[in-house]
Amino acid sequence: MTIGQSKTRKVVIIGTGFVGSSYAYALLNQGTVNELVLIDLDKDRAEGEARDLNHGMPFGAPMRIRAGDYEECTDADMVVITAGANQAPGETRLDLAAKNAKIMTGIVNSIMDTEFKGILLVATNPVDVLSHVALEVSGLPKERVIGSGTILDTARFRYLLSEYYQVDSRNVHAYIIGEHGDSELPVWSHVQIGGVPLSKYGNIPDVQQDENMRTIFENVRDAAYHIIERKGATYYGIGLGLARLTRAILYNENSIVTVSTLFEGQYGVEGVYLGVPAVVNEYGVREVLELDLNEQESKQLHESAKILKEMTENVLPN
Ligand SMILES: NC(=O)C1=CN([C@@H]2O[C@H](COP(=O)(O)OP(=O)(O)OC[C@H]3O[C@@H](n4cnc5c(N)ncnc54)[C@H](O)[C@@H]3O)[C@@H](O)[C@H]2O)C=CC1
Ligand SMILES: CC(=O)C(=O)O
Repeated sequence: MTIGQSKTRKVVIIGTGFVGSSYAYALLNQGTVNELVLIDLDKDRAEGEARDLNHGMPFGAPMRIRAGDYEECTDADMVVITAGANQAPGETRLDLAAKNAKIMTGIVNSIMDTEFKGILLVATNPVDVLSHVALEVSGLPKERVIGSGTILDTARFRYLLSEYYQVDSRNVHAYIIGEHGDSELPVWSHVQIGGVPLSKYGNIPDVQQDENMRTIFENVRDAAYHIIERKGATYYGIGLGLARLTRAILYNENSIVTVSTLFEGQYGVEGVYLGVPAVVNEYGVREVLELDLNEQESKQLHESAKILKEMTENVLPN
């Protein structure tokens, strides 16, 4: 199926706050779906967002957008969960775990009551932990329960490197992996600019020890804190990231994107959701890419996995 053919592509968004509505706006702009349903605990909010988006239709692609209820999940290709509390200034993503795990459990139970058969995409924080909660509660195959993982962190990394080197960010190939949060790590050993390794392109003898590169990574890792201090929430970046993932899934693109998925021995890690480059298509996560990490990267990934595993065990339903 190629873009423009008439297959119905239906997405249900649960949670139409900053993130959910930014994602909906990106879908409308890009014409990614032809049916979009908005659900929120605050029904007026979902209705208001649907009306506002519909009024942009003459400037976007034709599609059906409406506020709705859980029964809409029955025949949805994807349900995307962006509901829940966001961080207050100074709060970490992991601080949200207990509160948002309860919300996630309720939402996923309501989705599964409809015999939903599509792909579940989770963006609510802490996204790695909550994707695992969604997997357990839904009983869906792991391939079909995906977290947005480090898709946003990877975009931030590529953008900041592109700004530093004055190169189109689409030509910067780089990954952030691990937790979408404080223990994430940059895979410096595999950063390439237009196919040239960073050490060569930037003439940097030891990339991991380089002061400028360290500052770039710190600005990636702490980006959410910096933005939340200034404007209270982040949403455009993740809205576009979710739209990118939606396209990869609904158009069966087999794209490599950094998503959160259940590790089953890859990188020597088991039983935890973590961000990693993976091939994504209409069936969900087709395959996890195993990069040859250096010793320091491997150690950091294991530390990140340990933190998330402990946090996940604390909130998984019994
Ligand atoms: N994965 C990522 O990269 C990112 C994740 N986020 C996360 O996304 C989540 C949402 O953030 P915002 O949109 O800024 O928050 P928001 O407060 O603007 O919106 C949350 C929405 O969820 C709704 N909601 C709460 N409980 C619900 C339930 N049980 N059923 C249906 N709707 C419910 C609320 O009514 C509200 O409209 C947060 O957890 C935030 O940390 C935010 C940015 C990036
Ligand atoms: C809030 C959040 O998770 C982010 O902007 O990365």
